[in-house]
Amino acid sequence: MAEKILEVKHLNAFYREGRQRKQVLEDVSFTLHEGEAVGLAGQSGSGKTTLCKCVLGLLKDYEGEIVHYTKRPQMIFQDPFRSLNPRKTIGWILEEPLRIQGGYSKDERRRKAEEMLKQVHLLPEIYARYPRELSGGQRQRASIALSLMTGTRLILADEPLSALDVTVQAQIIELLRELQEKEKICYLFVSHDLDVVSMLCSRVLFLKDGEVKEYADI
Ligand SMILES: Nc1ncnc2c1ncn2[C@@H]1O[C@H](COP(=O)(O)OP(=O)(O)OP(=O)(O)O)[C@@H](O)[C@H]1O
Repeated sequence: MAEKILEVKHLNAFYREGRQRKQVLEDVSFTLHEGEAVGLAGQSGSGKTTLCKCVLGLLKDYEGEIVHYTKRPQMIFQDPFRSLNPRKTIGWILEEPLRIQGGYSKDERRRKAEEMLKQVHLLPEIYARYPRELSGGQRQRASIALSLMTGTRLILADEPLSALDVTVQAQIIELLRELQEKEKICYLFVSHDLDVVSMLCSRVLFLKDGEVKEYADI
């Protein structure tokens, strides 16, 4: 039996609206195992982002249980600029989680950053470049490298391909699959595009009005 990575049990999530507490997720349960990718689908407003926020620990007002079996999950976004500080080089950005974590020498941080660049198939010279000096696809690769720096095996992805053209999309999917196979990385993958979901994910969780409508193999 594959190792568990994430367990979400009977999750109810709430936002505050004025004096009211508005429920936006109701009794959501699922389990993610090592190397598994689950698509998160559903209409706009169905609760996909809210579910991600709960899993990331950004939304605290919830009931139920979220159990992590790996390091804190990381998120990649549609717009990689959101996670890449425009004033810093890619090398500096990649090393930042290790600086925060502490316990790494300068050389160790650099080595780890270079290793991650290699893992996402970016050339070593990207280390010294600024985010604006990268193409859209290269930026998404850099943000994937950043999400892997802490050693987590769970990545949450919110429409990570929708800003890229079709050829680059295919290359990024290929990279995500490679990381899934080689490094046993798991994904919770939010996308409106079921074709994209089916290329990466073995199952899809359909949300409707905050409830799981279907959790099915694809
Ligand atoms: N900060 C907030 N405060 C109050 N209500 C919110 C907040 N964020 C989201 N909501 C509401 O929660 C519900 C779920 O929103 P959520 O963003 O999770 O949906 P989604 O499925 O991710 O939508 P989309 O596909 O458009 O990104 C919606 O009714 C939304 O209006």
